[in-house]
Amino acid sequence: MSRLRWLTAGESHGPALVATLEGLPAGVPVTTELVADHLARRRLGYGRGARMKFEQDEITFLGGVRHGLSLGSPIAVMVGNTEWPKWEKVMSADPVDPSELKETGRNAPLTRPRPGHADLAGMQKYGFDEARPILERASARETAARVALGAIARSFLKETAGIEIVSHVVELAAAKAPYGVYPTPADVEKLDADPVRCLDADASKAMVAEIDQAHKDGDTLGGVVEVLAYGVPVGLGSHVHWDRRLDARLAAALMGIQAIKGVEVGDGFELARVPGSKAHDEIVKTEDGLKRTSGRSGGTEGGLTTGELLRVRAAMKPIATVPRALATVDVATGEATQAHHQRSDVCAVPAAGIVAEAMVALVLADAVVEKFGGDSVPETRRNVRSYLENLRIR
Ligand SMILES: Cc1cc2nc3c(=O)[nH]c(=O)nc-3n(C[C@H](O)[C@H](O)[C@H](O)COP(=O)(O)O)c2cc1C
Ligand SMILES: C=C(O[C@@H]1CC(C(=O)O)=C[C@@H](OP(=O)(O)O)[C@H]1O)C(=O)O
Repeated sequence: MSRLRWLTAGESHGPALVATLEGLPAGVPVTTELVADHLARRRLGYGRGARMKFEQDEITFLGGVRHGLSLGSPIAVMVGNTEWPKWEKVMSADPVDPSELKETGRNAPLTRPRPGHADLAGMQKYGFDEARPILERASARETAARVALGAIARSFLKETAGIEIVSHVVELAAAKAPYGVYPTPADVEKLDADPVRCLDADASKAMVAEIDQAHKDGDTLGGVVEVLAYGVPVGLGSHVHWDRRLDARLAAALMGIQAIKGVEVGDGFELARVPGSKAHDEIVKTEDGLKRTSGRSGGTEGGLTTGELLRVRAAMKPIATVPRALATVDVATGEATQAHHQRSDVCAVPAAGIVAEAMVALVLADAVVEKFGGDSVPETRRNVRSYLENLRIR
């Protein structure tokens, strides 16, 4: 079962996020630059709010890495919030004098919960009279910590099994990329240069136009991202129990991203609409071994990877903080009112794609450690090679 363990902590406007990763073999190339590159990719995307422009992600390794390589011990990485000085009093861990809090101008109780965010249900569950203590952790700021860990996981995957992960935006509100066009690792630079991380130029323009219109209308948007993993060996995950199934693990990991409301593996829901003769991937013998004539399954059957291209999609709902604010109730007065709004992203689908890459990387890294073991990169790599060379049916 699960061999890699990971956790994140930290609030959106706290001093920092921290993330730990335990169970990673030694010898994985890990540098501040590697993590910074992926965090920078997460900040990209047309439609993000003001905070993305002025905030930096400050990375500090606190353990588990030496001279650019993992040590096999738990990795701890900190991502500093450069917004912290403005929030030092409001988010202070220690008690603060109420007069000092007032001076910040940032401590007005948030008693008008936003529909679609965790505000109301969180306040009810945890017994708070206002939303600040809830929204601070519900915020997708936390995804910076996951992307930091994802950067490490993908380095491990590449070194040991040659697995590479790519994502792209396939739908943004009503704008859609042509179906069935799959970017490869060679397209990543081009994708990252596109304002919405969409490979198709016309679809990208239509997506940007959707965001411009929503911005004008004081509205927000969601969309669909697709993640592809190249070079995944056959046999990760298992058919033997529900929580060993790789498709289930991927779905849980993707659904665990803020605002993701639907996950599809391969052709997903579309498979329910066609007969079996058009739903499965037929098996043929080629010079390179047994292959499939199509990729509808998304590279898993029975909870196991098939060795074909792994393909999953995640649907993100529109941003909850709608500028043309939605109806709510002020929980302090009981009066009908509009939800609180200060600033917000109009659309964060391109960023969600980078987060989805990180989640897929963590799930695959866990599955690789589980299947192949090893305490160092050379050992895991040897185990992967030996397994593939000794497959009885190929
Ligand atoms: C990358 C990213 C950025 C987000 N930015 C915002 C934002 O600026 N404002 C907002 O209200 N929600 C934003 N969200 C969505 C909220 O975090 C999300 O609606 C909230 O956690 C509730 O989602 P849930 O219903 O899935 O739990 C963002 C989500 C992601 C993945
Ligand atoms: C800070 C990030 O995303 C934040 C996610 C988020 C939310 O409600 O999820 C709300 C916004 O924060 P604020 O309310 O402070 O403007 C986003 O900027 C980030 O991704 O690094």
